[in-house]
Amino acid sequence: MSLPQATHFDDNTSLFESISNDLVDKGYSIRPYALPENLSSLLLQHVSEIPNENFKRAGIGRAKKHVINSFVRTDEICWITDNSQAGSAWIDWAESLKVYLNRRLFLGLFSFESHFARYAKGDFYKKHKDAFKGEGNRVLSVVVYLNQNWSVDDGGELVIYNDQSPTLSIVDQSKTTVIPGFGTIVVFLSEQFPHEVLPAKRDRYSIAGWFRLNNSIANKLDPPS
Ligand SMILES: O=C(O)CCC(=O)C(=O)O
Ligand SMILES: [Fe+2]
Repeated sequence: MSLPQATHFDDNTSLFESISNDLVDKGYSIRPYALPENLSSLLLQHVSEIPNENFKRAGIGRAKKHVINSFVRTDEICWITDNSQAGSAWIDWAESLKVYLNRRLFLGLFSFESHFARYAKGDFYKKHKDAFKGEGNRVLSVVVYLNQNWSVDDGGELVIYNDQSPTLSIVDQSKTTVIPGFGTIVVFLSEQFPHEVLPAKRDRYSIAGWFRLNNSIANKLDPPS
C-alpha cells in the first residue's frame, strides 16, 4: 500500500540524533515544536474528530491492577491504533525513533503503546513514575503535545523531577517545566523521572507513549492487550 503524501515526513535524523544525545547526557530530552508539522497537524485533526464517548477515564496500574483514582489523575484517554491515517503515521514515526535509539544506544526497545489524553480544564496527573524497577518493562516514555497557541498563562505544564541532580547548586536543577505547546516532544527514561501534569485553564491534548522491552516468557504474553 502506498502511503498518502501527508504521511511523508522530513528526514528525522537530526531530531533523533539530538534526542539520543540528550538521553545520554541527562536521561531526558525536551524538544520544543520538533514533531514534523504535517504529522502534528494530522494528529490534531484526528484527535478533534474522535467522538467523546471514545475517551475513557484514565486509570493507574496495568491489567487486573488497573483502578480509576481521581486523587491521582483525572484525564481521559483513547488508545492509538493504526486504523486511521494519523494513528498509523504516528506509530511509524515512533517506530523509526525506536529503530534509531536501538542502533545508537542499544536500548533493546521492542514494543510501543500510546494513547491520546485529554485534560479538560482543571484536570491533572499527580507526581508519578511510568515504570517501577523490577516491575513493568516500560523503558522509555515519549510525550507530544497538540495544543496550538498555548500560552504560559494556560498552565498545564509537565513538571519533570530530577531527584538525582546535585542539590548544592544556585540554579534549581531538581525540576524542569515543559509548556505543552504544539509539536513539543518529551522523551525520558521511564523508571528514572517522576513527573506530574499541572491543572490547565483550557482543554489540553497530549499523546503519551511507552517503549517496552520484550518480556514475553513461555506462553505468558506481555503486554496484555
Ligand atoms: O501529558 C503529559 O504531559 C504527561 C502524561 C503522563 O505523564 C502520562 O500519561 O503518564
Ligand atoms: Fe507519566
